[in-house]
Amino acid sequence: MAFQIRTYNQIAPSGLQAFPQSLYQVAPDIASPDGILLRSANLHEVPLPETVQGVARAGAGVNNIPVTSLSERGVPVFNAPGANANAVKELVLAGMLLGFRHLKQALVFVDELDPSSPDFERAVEGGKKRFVGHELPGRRLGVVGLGAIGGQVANAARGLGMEVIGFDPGLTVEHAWRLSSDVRQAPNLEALLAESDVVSLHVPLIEATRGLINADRLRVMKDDALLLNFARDGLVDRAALLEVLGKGRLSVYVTDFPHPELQGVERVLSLPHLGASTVEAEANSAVMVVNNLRDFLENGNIRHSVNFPEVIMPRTDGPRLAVANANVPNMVGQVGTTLAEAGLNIVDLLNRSKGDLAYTLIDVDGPVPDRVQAAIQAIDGVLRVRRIPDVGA
Ligand SMILES: NC(=O)c1ccc[n+]([C@@H]2O[C@H](COP(=O)([O-])OP(=O)(O)OC[C@H]3O[C@@H](n4cnc5c(N)ncnc54)[C@H](O)[C@@H]3O)[C@@H](O)[C@H]2O)c1
Ligand SMILES: O=C(O)[C@H](O)COP(=O)(O)O
Repeated sequence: MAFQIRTYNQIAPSGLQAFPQSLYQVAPDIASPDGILLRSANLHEVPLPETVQGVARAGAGVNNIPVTSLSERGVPVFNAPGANANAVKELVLAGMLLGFRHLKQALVFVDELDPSSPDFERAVEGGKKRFVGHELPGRRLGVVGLGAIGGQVANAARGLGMEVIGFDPGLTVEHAWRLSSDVRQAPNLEALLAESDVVSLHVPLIEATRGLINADRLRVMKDDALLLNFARDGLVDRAALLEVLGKGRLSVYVTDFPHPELQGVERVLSLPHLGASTVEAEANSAVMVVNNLRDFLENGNIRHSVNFPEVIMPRTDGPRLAVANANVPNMVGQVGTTLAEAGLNIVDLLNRSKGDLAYTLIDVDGPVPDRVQAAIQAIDGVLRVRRIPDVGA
């Protein structure tokens, strides 16, 4: 068996089937895996063996993965950008409607009606006046983070007649192209919060965004605003949120991240992290990361990694070396010299960097002996060297 993959969480069958059985052993109990495939399992406390070459997240968020320590080991972390965005967008729309049309309270009201009562119909018609809601057209939605999900939410809301403003200082050109030209840019987060009837969060949870919606920012929001959090629990300062809700402000907080402190709190609607839980999104995410993990393990190519640059080089016939190293001068030079001293000729080479990391694919004209791999590994700044088998080997 060439490659071993350890899985965490339930991965869509179509993703698992993309591993050819002749080349891969895939199971949750593999002790020394080459690759890890997971969804939301928390890897921060899990010791990851040195055998791990790549970690693949069948989804978007990677806050459950120790990306920094894996980077230091030269291990790429892959995710599936955009693969579950439609699923989350649909649930966000449902969240808005839950809030504006008081659907939870209305459903509970009907559930609690006495089916044997002769007044059943009268009770229905009499009770409904408690649930008079609002429509979406004309309401202003503020989208925080206009990436794969936020962009789709913004466009869908425009389609439903809402006014949309957005805030994303790191908006990519690709995502900007996909955004409706009607989406107005907020000058800063505070302005977006102050102006919006609905605020929807779509940013990753990183140190800079932890507690992004804090007491000061909750204070500038409209008293009857809806706050939707389908991104991550830690984005909202819970103590500040509870205080604001306790004072009767915010008409509803809809979250995909239940927490004991939010249970039973009035005007909090919690869903069990359902954003990406559709058959379609689970399949899209799993197939995307499995294909990319395979291309990495079998060819060294890196596509959609959160910590490594995109490095894709067509295979030549011979062996390939993949070198992960610190992004400092003269790394490629030293690797090239080591190969030349061993009498190996470089057939093709591609080097790219991202932040502190660089990655180089080198096709050579003959097998790389153990001692040459060890010599490259010993170069100061080299994090990991892999010998990729010949095509068809
Ligand atoms: N509920 C779910 O099941 C579910 C599903 C998928 C993703 N998510 C969460 O949603 C997040 C976003 O997913 P995505 O696919 O849209 O990711 P993405 O990377 O496509 O978009 C994130 C956007 O947030 C922007 N951003 C970062 N920091 C910001 C800040 N301080 N203010 C404003 N914008 C900021 C980035 O520039 C980027 O454009 C994920 O990281 C994940 O935590 C949740
Ligand atoms: O970041 C994501 O993609 C979502 O939170 C989905 O998580 P899940 O794969 O555990 O449903």
